[in-house]
Amino acid sequence: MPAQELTQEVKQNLVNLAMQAKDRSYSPYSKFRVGAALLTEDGTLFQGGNIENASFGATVCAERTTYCKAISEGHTKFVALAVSSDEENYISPCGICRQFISEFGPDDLPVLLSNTKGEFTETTIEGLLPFIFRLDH
Ligand SMILES: O=c1ccn([C@H]2C[C@H](O)[C@@H](CO)O2)c(=O)[nH]1
Ligand SMILES: [Zn+2]
Repeated sequence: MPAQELTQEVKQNLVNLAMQAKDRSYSPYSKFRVGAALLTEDGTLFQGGNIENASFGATVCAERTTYCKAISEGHTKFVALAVSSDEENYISPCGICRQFISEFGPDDLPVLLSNTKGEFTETTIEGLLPFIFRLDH
């Protein structure tokens, strides 16, 4: 699915999937559930939640869970990412996730930041992480 086919309907569906992915968050420590959904170029959709650990630093964010699922299943071309939490306001990926996501590109990957109502604001990975540091740079 080329990026230009990223209609409002496709975006809203991705946001809804990110909201749904919170249900599988494992976050007994922070009780801060995060869900992400990722659309790949061939139209495959991946979902993931944050996975916490008693050793807090071992925690994996929802975004990286989702990317690891996709990449380990052979998908490396991405069209859009949505992120959702239980916060009233939009949340956006942490610094580690911004770096992790930017590895795969594209620089203008749409990142949809949603609130609990399913409303979202849109940015890009380059907007979240200017001057991306990557292998091909
Ligand atoms: O964009 C974000 C921000 C935070 N978290 C997770 C990490 C931790 O489990 C919890 C609180 O920071 O939320 C994510 O999954 N994604
Ligand atoms: Zn993160």
